[in-house]
Parts: sequence; C-alpha cells; structure tokens
Amino acid sequence: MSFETTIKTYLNYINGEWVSAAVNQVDASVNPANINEIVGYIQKSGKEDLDKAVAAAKKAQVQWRKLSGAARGEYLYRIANALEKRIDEVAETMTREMGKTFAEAKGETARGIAILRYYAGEGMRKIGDVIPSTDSEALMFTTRVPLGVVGVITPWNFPVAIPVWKMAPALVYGNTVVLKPAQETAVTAAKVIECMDEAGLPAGVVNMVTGNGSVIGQGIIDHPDINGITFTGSNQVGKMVGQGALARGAKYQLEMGGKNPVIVAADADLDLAVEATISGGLRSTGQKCTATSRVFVQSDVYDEFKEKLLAKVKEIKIGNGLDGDTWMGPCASENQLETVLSYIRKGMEEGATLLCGGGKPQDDELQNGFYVQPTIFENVTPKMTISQEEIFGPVLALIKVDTIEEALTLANDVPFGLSASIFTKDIGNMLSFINEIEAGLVRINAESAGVELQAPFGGMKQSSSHSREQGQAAIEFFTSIKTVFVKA
Ligand SMILES: NC(=O)C1=CN([C@@H]2O[C@H](COP(=O)(O)OP(=O)(O)OC[C@H]3O[C@@H](n4cnc5c(N)ncnc54)[C@H](O)[C@@H]3O)[C@@H](O)[C@H]2O)C=CC1
Ligand SMILES: O=C(O)CCC(=O)C(=O)O
Repeated sequence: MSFETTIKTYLNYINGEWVSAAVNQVDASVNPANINEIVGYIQKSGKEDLDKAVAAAKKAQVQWRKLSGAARGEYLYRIANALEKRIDEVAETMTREMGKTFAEAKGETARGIAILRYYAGEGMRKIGDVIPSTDSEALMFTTRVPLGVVGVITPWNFPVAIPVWKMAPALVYGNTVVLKPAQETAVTAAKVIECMDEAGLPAGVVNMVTGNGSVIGQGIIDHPDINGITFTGSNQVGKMVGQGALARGAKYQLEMGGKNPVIVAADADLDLAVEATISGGLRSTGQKCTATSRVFVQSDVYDEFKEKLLAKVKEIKIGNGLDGDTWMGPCASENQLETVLSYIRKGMEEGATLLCGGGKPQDDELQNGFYVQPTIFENVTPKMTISQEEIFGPVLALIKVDTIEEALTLANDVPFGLSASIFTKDIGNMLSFINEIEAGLVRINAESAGVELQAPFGGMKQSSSHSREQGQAAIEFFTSIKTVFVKA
C-alpha cells in the first residue's frame, strides 16, 4: 500500500488558506523506520505566521460562537466523514511519520473519527442548570460560553487522536483554534486539517502553524489574544506552558508524563497479566503516557510470571510498521531512541539486572531505523532512575513484592499518577487498589493504556494540571460558566 509518490511540501493553514511560512523555510519529516525516506516537508514558521493565525481565529470567533451547538456539531460530523474516507491514507502517513504499526495507526484514526462524532453530538446536550434562587420571583441558571481562541499544542505519539480530542470539543463549544502539532508528525496533522477544510469549516475557525516548540509553542504561551492553551507532552514543557499561561491570566490544561504501575497479585490470571503487561508496556514502542513501566509481582508467582513474560517478549517481531507481521515499530525519532538507550544504560549502571533486550537490534534490515529491543529489567529498587523517571520506550522494570500493601506503597512512590492496573480475582485487593492507588485511570484486570473517548482522562500529581480531558469533562476546560439571575 502506498499513497505518496513524490515528496510533498505541506503548508500552514491560516484563515482558510494553505500558505508558506513568511521566512520560507521548511523541515523534513523523516520516517523513523527508514531514515532515507522523507515523508514530507513542513513549514518552519515564525512569530509572524502565528500572529496571522491568531488574528484569523480571533476574527472568526465572533461568528462561530453565534452558531447553535447543533450547527457547529454538524461541521464535526462532516469532518468525521471526510477523515473516514481517508482513513487508510492518514493511518499510513502516521506509520511512516512516527513508526507505530499500521493496525495501531488505523485504530487511532478510527478513534479520531469516533471522537469527532461524539463531540458533534455534544452540540445538542445541555450546557447549564437551573438553580433555585432564594428570591421566589427570580430565575437563576448557569450557562456556558466559549473561552475564545484556544491554542492547541500536541505531541507526536498520538498524531491524530490527541489533536482531535482537543480540537473537537474546543470547536463544538464555540471556540476557534490555533493548532501547533509536533513537528515530527506535522504531515499527519496537515491531513487532519485537510479534512476540516474539505468539510467546509468557515475560514479562521481552525488554523495550523507548524514549527519549533521554542518559537511557535512559546508564541502560543505568550500570545495575548490566545485565551486558553491545551497541551500534551513532556513535564518540562508542560510546566512552562502552565507558568506562562498563569502569568498572563490565560486558562490552561496540561497532560504530561506517567510512570504507570501494574500489580500482579498471587491469585491473578497470569496469562492475562502477561498479555496486558506486554500490550500496555510495549505497544507503540512504549511511547504512551499511559504505558506500563513498572510491574510489581507478588513473590509467590514472581518466577512463573517472569518466565511467561520473557517467553512472550522473545516472540515480538520488530520492524517497519507497514509490514503486516510487525508487532513493534521503531522509536519515533533519533532523540527518542537516544533517550531510551540512555535510560537502559542508567538501569545497568545503577545495578538492575537485564533480563532481555538492552540495545539496538542487530538485524541488517533494521539498521536504517530508530529501532530498540523490548527490554526487561529485574532487581530494580524504588529509587533507581528507571523506577522514577518516565522512559517513553519499551522498557519494563520487574519488582518482587510480598504483599499488595507493599506493592501499593511502592507504586505510589513516584511523582506521577496517570494510570495503574491490578491483576487479581480478589475483591479485597480490588477495593484496596481502587481506594489507595494514586492514579487518574484505575484499571482492574486490564492493561494500563487504552483510553475510552467518552470517559474523563487525566492524572494526579505531576501527570496533569489536575484537569480532565475527553468525554463530558472537556466542557470544564473549553467553556466558562456564567451564573445568570433574572428578575422581571
Ligand atoms: N504525555 C505524553 O503523551 C507525551 C510525553 N512526552 C515525553 O516528553 C519527552 C520528550 O518528547 P518531546 O517531543 O520533546 O516533548 P515536548 O514536550 O517537547 O513536545 C510536546 C509539544 O510541545 C511543543 N514544545 C516544545 N518546546 C516547547 C516550548 N518551549 N514551548 C511550547 N511548546 C513547546 C513541541 O513542539 C510539541 O508540539 C518524551 O521522551 C516523553 O517522556 C512526549 C510526548 C507525549
Ligand atoms: O492510552 C491511550 O490510549 C492514550 C495515551 C495518551 O494519551 C498519551 O500517550 O498521550
């Protein structure tokens, strides 16, 4: 399957037009499975381009917010239909740009379509409550209004789902958008925006400006006409977004890292726990904020679990995500590969025992990509770097525990709190886990990754700004409440 025959240059989308960056510079988006392949060229924009996009979004907001929610939802249905028609092409572009397998990329694109349809329906749902006033002759109620212009800063690991789960609610609640996608996956983002253009979205309602985070991302943080910023990415940048937005009074929402634990209790279905640990930890090459990275196993079943896990991990086929038999693609970029390799080295230096993997695969056909082996450590202690920091790669740390209480204490002993799983049949274990684990997503007998679009998504501690995205939770960020008191 292939849709691209020539290397195309993708433009910014500003005020309904496809335009080059003012400085006329481009970056190449490179296939991490084959560094000799350029997927496309994207604009390396400057502040001037961002200013134009924000001005267009500000102007368009005046009319867009006046449409009914149902009318705005109608546009989202059309965007969903346009994306559905191009699902294979968009998914293939995603695989070529960031490496996840075609099946995962197609699943993610399908999820983007479902998100658009979910929020299209939101346009018809209630946006307020009637609250009894102490004055019996008055009517008091709440309604919601859009923030205005929303800046959307997104990462490369879910190049369709994350921009869509931020833009769709922003739009349906009456905001206009300036998107700055990760430069690594800007071609995929451009294709999503093409679908918005095909759907006939009015000029300026959505704008996309590609470029460096330090220029366009920082520009969004600082721009006085951007009223809200929604961000997913690293903790380091997330904190800058939060501090910058707070300093000028803009609303912000941050989704950042995870160090997600799985607890395997002595009574667990071990085959299920092994499948879920592999899927949660190694799918998408471990590049999910919800990926499993620490596995606490009760000592009674530790050896059996370890043997089963190692046997399955050895079967994993690494390769180009477009090959049908590939289970795990490359890291998304050279930077990401180097980060993962440096964490593996740290693990060894600090005394963890390497059980499998530990470096780049040696196969000839994998030498042109950013491949890394699935890697498992044991004898990992709680304060080791690989126990504490987000790796964002296919690396698992096995930790033997005697009791569930010990597992819970260690699982909570990190700065993050995004997702967490337990495998057990015991209702007492389940209830302790639900009550005591510090995580925004609590999963029982299911992998730590895998977010459902209709449910709130977000973390505790340093994993997020304590806000939630997706489902009906999105209305909390993308609108402001007005409390109205009416007396005739
Ligand atoms: N929570 C998540 O889903 C993600 C977490 N990460 C974590 O971050 C690490 C580094 O990945 P990166 O791609 O470098 O993440 P990053 O946080 O640098 O990038 C995320 C987005 O922020 C933008 N950005 C970068 N610098 C900025 C700045 N100064 N101001 C405003 N926006 C800026 C980027 O261009 C991109 O659009 C990964 O190894 C992983 O640990 C990365 C991607 C997603
Ligand atoms: O687990 C998922 O499906 C979503 C993960 C996610 O949002 C992320 O990695 O940024």
